[in-house]
Amino acid sequence: MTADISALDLEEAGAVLAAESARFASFGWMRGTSGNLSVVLSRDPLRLAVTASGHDKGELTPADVVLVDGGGAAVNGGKPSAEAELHARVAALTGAGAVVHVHTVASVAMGRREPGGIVFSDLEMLKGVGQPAHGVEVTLPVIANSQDMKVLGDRLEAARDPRMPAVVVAGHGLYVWGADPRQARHHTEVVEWLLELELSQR
Ligand SMILES: CSCCC(=O)C(=O)COP(=O)(O)O
Ligand SMILES: [Zn+2]
Repeated sequence: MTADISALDLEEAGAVLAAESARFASFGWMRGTSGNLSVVLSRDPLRLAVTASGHDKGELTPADVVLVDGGGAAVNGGKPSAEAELHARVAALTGAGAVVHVHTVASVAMGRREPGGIVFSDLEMLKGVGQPAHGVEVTLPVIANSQDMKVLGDRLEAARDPRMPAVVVAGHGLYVWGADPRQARHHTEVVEWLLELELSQR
């Protein structure tokens, strides 16, 4: 929605995340109450606006957002996403300004088929994650799921490939990040397109 994320206050961030969330939900990527989104509001100290836990992500309002610290803990009350700590970890690790987590069928199906990582090459769509269309193999890492966000964060840190702003969490879904919510959305749509393509060919 805006590239100037640092200018957002919490309510504005909530409006951005509600709109982004409604879009992903309309694609069927946040069924039930699945998925969560965040945007970085400040770097030092690290503060993020994260979607509130347990809501239907297709029905969020600007108020359904919680301010969290670098450990994913609520700063002023509210119940942040159960995965807020991982959002904060991704933001700190990658420098991303926004993080998207969706539960897509393609990410879970491909994570099962390629538990060592999903390799893409010779696809124009790779330009959408900043890679050349030809001449490189780009791997989307797959990490094992955990209910412990510290463990998940350690796995993501160990497995992530700086050329791919995303990881698949096996049996769970997809994490994607970008400089701001708009770029994180574009990366999400590109990575999901790549996953759907691979799935359709197997
Ligand atoms: C059926 S959703 C299970 C929890 C989950 O994986 C998720 O993405 C949503 O959790 P939140 O706390 O952000 O609502
Ligand atoms: Zn999830």
